[in-house]
Amino acid sequence: MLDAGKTDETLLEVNNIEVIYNHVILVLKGVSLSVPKGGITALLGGNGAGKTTTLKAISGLLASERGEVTKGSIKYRGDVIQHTDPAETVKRGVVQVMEGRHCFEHLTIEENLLTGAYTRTDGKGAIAADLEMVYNYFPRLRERRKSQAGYTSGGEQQMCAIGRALMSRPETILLDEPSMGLAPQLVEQIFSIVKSVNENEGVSFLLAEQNTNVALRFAHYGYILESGRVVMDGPAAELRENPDVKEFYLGMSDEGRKSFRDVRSYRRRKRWLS
Ligand SMILES: Nc1ncnc2c1ncn2[C@@H]1O[C@H](COP(=O)(O)OP(=O)(O)OP(=O)(O)O)[C@@H](O)[C@H]1O
Repeated sequence: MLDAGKTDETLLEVNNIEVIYNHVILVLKGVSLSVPKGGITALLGGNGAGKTTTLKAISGLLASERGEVTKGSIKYRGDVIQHTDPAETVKRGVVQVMEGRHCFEHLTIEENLLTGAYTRTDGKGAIAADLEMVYNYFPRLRERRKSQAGYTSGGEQQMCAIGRALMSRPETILLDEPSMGLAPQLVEQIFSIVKSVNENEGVSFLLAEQNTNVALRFAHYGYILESGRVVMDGPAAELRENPDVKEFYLGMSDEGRKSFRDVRSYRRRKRWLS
């Protein structure tokens, strides 16, 4: 596919965007981030922080939810894309894997994977080679290729959703909450495969995750969103060592593990965000 390895070249630039749903609900209040070619960038934050909204703003899927980017800009390879049709964004090489997997339940795993290649014009041979590539990353999908997707497990459906995205030969994958509802061992396995795809195929990832712990172990850089604003960003290794990140997102502090509901943490959290 593409040259592997994180580079200094910026692919995606989100600059101070504001997103409003239904003309009145202000959800993103000036979010900026950038995704380098060949990197895994994590977008972290709790429920309702605005992670999915940010991904949908990039992929052009907000309009179908009555959402709109009302300020700021989104550029891919220097071109403004925030008002671009989602299919056009896919052609540019940016594809989103939606939260909750969204496989076609009545199609087999293999048919699902092939739907990912529908925009391609490079012939059956190239598509067959990429199907083989997907099966090499996800041997489980090869075993289940004739099974109806609706009858496969949550983990297999997540693999299928990522595999389908790979079938479009993307340059960048926007991956929404891959850990959702999966057992820790499976989460670990899926993140390891994401990392291999990143390293071997050069695919860049913007990864929205609530699971800060696992995301910061696999990502190069992270942004933390709270109530529609980026409150902190930095190299993943630095964020993992940051005392506030440890306390609020990794459930650890100098005094031991802490719960989100801890009163003192909650007050400090408020101060930190104000
Ligand atoms: N279609 C919509 N119409 C109105 N409000 C919405 C819509 N979609 C999301 N929101 C609101 O926008 C805010 C951010 O939601 P979003 O889904 O982007 O957060 P998130 O960080 O991805 O959280 P989660 O992990 O729970 O999905 C929430 O308050 C949510 O209720």
